[in-house]
Amino acid sequence: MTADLQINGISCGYRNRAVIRDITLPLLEPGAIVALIGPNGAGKSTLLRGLAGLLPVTGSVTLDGQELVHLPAPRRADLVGFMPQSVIGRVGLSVLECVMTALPRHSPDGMEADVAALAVLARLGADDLANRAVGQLSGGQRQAVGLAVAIARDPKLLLLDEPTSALDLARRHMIMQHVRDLTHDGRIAIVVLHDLAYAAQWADRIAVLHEGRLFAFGTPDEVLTPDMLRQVYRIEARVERCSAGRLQIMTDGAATLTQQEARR
Ligand SMILES: Nc1ncnc2c1ncn2[C@@H]1O[C@H](COP(=O)(O)OP(=O)(O)OP(=O)(O)O)[C@@H](O)[C@H]1O
Repeated sequence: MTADLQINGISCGYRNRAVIRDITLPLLEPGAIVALIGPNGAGKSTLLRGLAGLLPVTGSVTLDGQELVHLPAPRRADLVGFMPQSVIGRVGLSVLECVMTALPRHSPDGMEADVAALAVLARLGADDLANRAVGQLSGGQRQAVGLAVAIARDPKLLLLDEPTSALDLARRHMIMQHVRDLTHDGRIAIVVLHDLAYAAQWADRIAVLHEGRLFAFGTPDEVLTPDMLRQVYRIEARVERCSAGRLQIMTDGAATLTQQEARR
């Protein structure tokens, strides 16, 4: 499976509120992990919702030459897997049933939905949760289920909104390793991450959103600079390489947020 993705002039928002303004990214190659970063309120979730088809958008999103913007929802669901920031448990559903809701009743290879859903959970090491009620899971367990729902249809494009925010170190690593494995055979993942060192560790490219616009796009080395941190995050910080060669952000300077920014 391979996919390339072209995002061209995307704008979206809510009722009377434009949030994302005219975002264009360079062509994303098959297998890319793109970290979407930016301060609170920058528009990261809104952009993912727009790409997932949950908000009306203007502009063009082409996956493997196929325009997604006006694609009917069921067809889009075959191509795009979305994991929202809060994976709200559907009261009364078991984990298995929750994953089954993302699947067609019979998959093209003839597998029944419950067998297919169990296989997806097993792939994430979460099959032991299959019979638990979603509403009774911990935050981290819900995130694993959210990822299972997103990947259930084997989509070419994964849109993951803070998939590791409720996870401990080991589970965080495991989930990102799964994302890496999923992209190895050509899928593309766009992943909202707040931990910039983590974004540097896992992402091939980083897109920085600032006030609904694309502030920067490039490799972690190109994008994670003291100047970007000052302008976008309003903090004085150093960017250093640890002995293992990874980028580290040292935020020993004072933040210069206005009161309005701090409230976001
Ligand atoms: N459902 C909504 N209706 C109206 N405005 C919204 C809605 N959701 C978000 N917004 C607004 O859109 C702007 C961008 O929010 P968004 O959640 O996309 O930012 P974000 O970068 O994902 O933030 P965070 O890092 O805090 O999750 C904010 O000003 C927010 O108040």
